[in-house]
Amino acid sequence: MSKTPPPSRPPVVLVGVQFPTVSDTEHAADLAELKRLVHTLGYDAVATVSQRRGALATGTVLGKGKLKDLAALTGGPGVVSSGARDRTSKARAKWEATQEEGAEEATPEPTGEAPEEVDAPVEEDEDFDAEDEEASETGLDASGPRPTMVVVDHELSPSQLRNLEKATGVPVMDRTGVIVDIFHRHARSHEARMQVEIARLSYLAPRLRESSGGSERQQGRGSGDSAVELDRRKIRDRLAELRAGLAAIEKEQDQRRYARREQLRVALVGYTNAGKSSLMRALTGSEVLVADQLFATLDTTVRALHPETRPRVLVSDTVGFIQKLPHDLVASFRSTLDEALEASLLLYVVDASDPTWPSQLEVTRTVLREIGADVVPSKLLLNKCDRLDEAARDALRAEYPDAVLLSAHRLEDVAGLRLDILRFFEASMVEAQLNIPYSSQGRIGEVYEHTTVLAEEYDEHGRKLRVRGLPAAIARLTRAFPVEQTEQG
Ligand SMILES: Nc1nc2c(ncn2[C@@H]2O[C@H](COP(=O)(O)OP(=O)(O)OP(=O)(O)O)[C@@H](O)[C@H]2O)c(=O)[nH]1
Ligand SMILES: [Mg+2]
Repeated sequence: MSKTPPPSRPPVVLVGVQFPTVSDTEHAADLAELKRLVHTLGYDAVATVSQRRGALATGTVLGKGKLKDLAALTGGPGVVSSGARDRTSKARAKWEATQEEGAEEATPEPTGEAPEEVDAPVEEDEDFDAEDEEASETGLDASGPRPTMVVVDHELSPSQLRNLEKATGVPVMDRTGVIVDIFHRHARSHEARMQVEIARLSYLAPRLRESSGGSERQQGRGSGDSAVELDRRKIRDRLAELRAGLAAIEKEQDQRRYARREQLRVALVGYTNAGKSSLMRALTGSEVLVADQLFATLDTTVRALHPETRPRVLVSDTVGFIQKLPHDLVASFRSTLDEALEASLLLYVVDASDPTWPSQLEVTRTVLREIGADVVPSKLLLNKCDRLDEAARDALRAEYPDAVLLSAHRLEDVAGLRLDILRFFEASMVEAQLNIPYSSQGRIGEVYEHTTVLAEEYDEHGRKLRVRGLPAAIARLTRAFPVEQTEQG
């Protein structure tokens, strides 16, 4: 969205299609999440139009009748008049096809070919369940404010977007557009901004042409660089530039990560709003942003466990996940997730007070599995348990005996988690004896940083230290200093 929403939240109507494989509860949860997403963006969802269908209607997402219902709310014609139907060109079709394959090198230049008429049929309603009418009634409030935008809970093709805009007479956003806009708004660091711009440009490029009237909306908030107004060639150049810039930043980060490789590292991962940043704050005393909104955190922050331990334990806060996360966004945030990949311990944080947490956990696990982080040892943290009653807590304890039930807001819970983390590392540590000659005393800080010093003696040659640390650190230190003996801790 290009404009800052005024203080009174503009009213929007949500549209969701319930596929046969999706239960009523899941569908309701999906729409509730979409409502939170649009709220995070500054809008107020005042109505919902929902339809049961086998698939999205190719032309207009919804069937004829539902489309009329929707248009009645927004004040649009309710049909895509044939003269106004989506037009497309071979170049566009090719562009869209290459985008889907992710083969951007093959992106054709706009050829200027005469546009061809593509049929955008308005399908008859094909509800698979007679309850549908009932379902769609809920959420319709004729007396409320007239929605000024439609937000669809699915990723739409550019032509579906345009057809819906014509039928409803108002701008239409899809789920991906909403998430890309939130990311755009919340990105802070140079790196996150670049990642988001890549995702945004990839999302917008195929939607740029023929977006009459929608162009302002599609520029996104605060896009002062006006990159999206440029033609696709310029967008492609910009994307290449961004990717190169990002690669340079990532190289720097790789080096920084390399320097941290011997340290004890824990990463907080999980669904958006689960409480990762709250736990990060509590564990490290850092001032990371905690907010009751989706995707508050887009940058990975690394801080030492506080009070500090010897050796230090580093904790990373990471970007949250969401179901149906746009593919480009996952790809562009992959580097942030490398942090998770390199941790020795992954803390999967869930909001246990949200009944849909098991499916949220599954979303997180799926993405991490894709990047190969499923081999990293992990612990499940059932957070926000202060919002549960004792019976619910008992039930969780019984069902997930290995999980940690906690509240990021309770000091004793956080202290317990800290001990769990330390115990985990303790178990994997080994002991060694280091002999540090007086000539190398300047390097003693290195030893203290990476190990726990158990005993210390002096003789005429130097210091003899009995230390305990992670195998990698011990191996390096024993190479650096003469060793008398090592043994498993
Ligand atoms: N009651 C309760 N609220 C919590 C707890 N942990 C976090 N919250 C609240 O949940 C909201 C989200 O917390 P964050 O720590 O920002 O969540 P996050 O996982 O970092 O979210 P993203 O950065 O958006 O992915 C905030 O309003 C927190 O105050 C908890 O244990 N109990
Ligand atoms: Mg956060």
